[in-house]
Amino acid sequence: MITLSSLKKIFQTKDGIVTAVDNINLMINEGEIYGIIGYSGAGKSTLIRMLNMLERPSAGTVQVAGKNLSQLSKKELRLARQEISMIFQHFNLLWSRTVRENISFPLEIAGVPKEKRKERVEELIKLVGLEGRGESYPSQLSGGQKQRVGIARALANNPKVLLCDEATSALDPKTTDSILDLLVDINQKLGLTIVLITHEMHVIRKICHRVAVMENGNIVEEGPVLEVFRQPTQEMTKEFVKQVTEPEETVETVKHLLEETNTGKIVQLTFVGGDAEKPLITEMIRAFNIDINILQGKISHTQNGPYGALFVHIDGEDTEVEKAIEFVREKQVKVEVISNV
Ligand SMILES: Nc1ncnc2c1ncn2[C@@H]1O[C@H](COP(=O)(O)OP(=O)(O)OP(=O)(O)O)[C@@H](O)[C@H]1O
Repeated sequence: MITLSSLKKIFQTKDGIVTAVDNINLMINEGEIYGIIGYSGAGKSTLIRMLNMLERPSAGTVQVAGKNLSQLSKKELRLARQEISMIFQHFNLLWSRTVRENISFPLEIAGVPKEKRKERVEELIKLVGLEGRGESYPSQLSGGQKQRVGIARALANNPKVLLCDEATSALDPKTTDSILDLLVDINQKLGLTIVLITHEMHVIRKICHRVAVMENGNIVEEGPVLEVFRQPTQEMTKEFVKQVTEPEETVETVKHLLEETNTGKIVQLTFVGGDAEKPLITEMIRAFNIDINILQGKISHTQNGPYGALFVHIDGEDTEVEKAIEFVREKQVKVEVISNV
């Protein structure tokens, strides 16, 4: 659906040249929810804004639904943009218009007749769960409701692609989850391709099929979410993965235990897919002469399946502990012995 080839964006500033996006190649499939994660300044906003030519590339090409956007005339680009809509962190609603009028706005621009517009607006209000709020003004809505208006407006002209620019960053965790659920719902119902940028791994974990990690204008790591969770290769990716798998208290507990204990081993077990639901610990205790103390554990669900991380202290004779670790490795569960934090 989307192909980026050697995409580059350079800004000339009074302080010199800034390379915001540096030679990016990427393919995003139809119907996919694709997440781009990175810290502030990595180039995410610049990249997503080039997907609908809000920002013109300095070099390279952007192809969406078979069209090379850089080569389109102004009129063709206007039409192409109806197929690539966008939602924003601060919603960008028209404050003097009601919810209905906001959602109707892109339909008016596209020249849709009044009766058809009315029908479509009611359909969209239902789709995003805003029944009963059609005559309210944005200032009378909660953040989550405002983003629902943004989503309805973005979907008005039946786009093929929805771009989300930090769409949940201004929302509290519960509202974030409800908006993320809505995005999954419309992805499934409409087969819409969704590209989102975020600095929160929670967003990637919860709804994305694939993820790209951005740093200094480059994509440093890319793949299916579960794969990247299982085997992050870059230091920065490891930090992001920890955001969802390893609460802060784990570090403290492990640190404390490392200071106190000089027998056994502290290990992190990482389970992926169906493995996350197997009774591995029971099997270990039955098969070896060891004690296992569970320090912290969590199973997270991704769009590609479950992912679990378990921190345990395995205590006993060295040979028994080693045998137990080997037993786990043979089960294709990743084992990492932690000697410092
Ligand atoms: N219009 C502009 N003119 C000059 N430099 C810019 C412009 N827009 C972005 N940049 C620079 O490009 C780099 C990437 O910025 P960008 O906003 O794309 O990053 P980001 O990952 O989206 O970060 P954030 O989440 O903080 O917006 C930064 O160094 C920024 O200063």
